[in-house]
Amino acid sequence: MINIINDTLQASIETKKSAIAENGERLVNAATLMAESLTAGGKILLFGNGGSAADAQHIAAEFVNRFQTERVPLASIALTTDSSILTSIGNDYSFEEIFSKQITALGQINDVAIGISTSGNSPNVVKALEAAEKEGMHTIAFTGKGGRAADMADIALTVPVGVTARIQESHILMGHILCDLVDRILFPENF
Ligand SMILES: O=C(CO)[C@@H](O)[C@H](O)[C@H](O)[C@H](O)COP(=O)(O)O
Ligand SMILES: [Zn+2]
Repeated sequence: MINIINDTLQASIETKKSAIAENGERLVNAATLMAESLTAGGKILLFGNGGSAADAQHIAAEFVNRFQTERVPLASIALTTDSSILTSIGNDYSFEEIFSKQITALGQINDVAIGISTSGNSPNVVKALEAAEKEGMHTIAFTGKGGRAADMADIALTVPVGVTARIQESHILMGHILCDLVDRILFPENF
């Protein structure tokens, strides 16, 4: 058991190192895009399934409440939390549309849509990125090796391994890095 724990730790460390090596410049570009959108009165909309739904909510909370320094609240919404919206769209239309309909309802030009999918191919995430593009929003995808979400997003933050849990661990690391970079761009006086 201890060996399994150590192997998991090692795999997580290695995956995070390669994710950061691969995505360094893209993280800077993503943070710059998000900061510019927020400065212009835009907002950041996040969505994903399962563990990625939790990541979407976690990152939105960092923006709306605070991250590591005191500052004004920043506009961000996770599209994974309203059970009435999710169940009515899922029940009346399809599970595939649970995020895209919310994007169409809430998204405005220059907002940033962030889709999180380890496979990169979850239909509801892909459809929401398509809807965001249609609305003139900027799009960012957090994915594993790639997939349709990565192909279509303005910026793809990829984690090229085959284990979902390892991908998710790198996603939340990159999410926290984005929160930090956005704060540093918008509130340099705090650092
Ligand atoms: O957290 C995990 C696995 O670690 C699961 O809940 C996982 O997020 C779910 O199976 C998702 O439905 C997978 O979707 P996706 O990442 O491929 O878009
Ligand atoms: Zn998980």
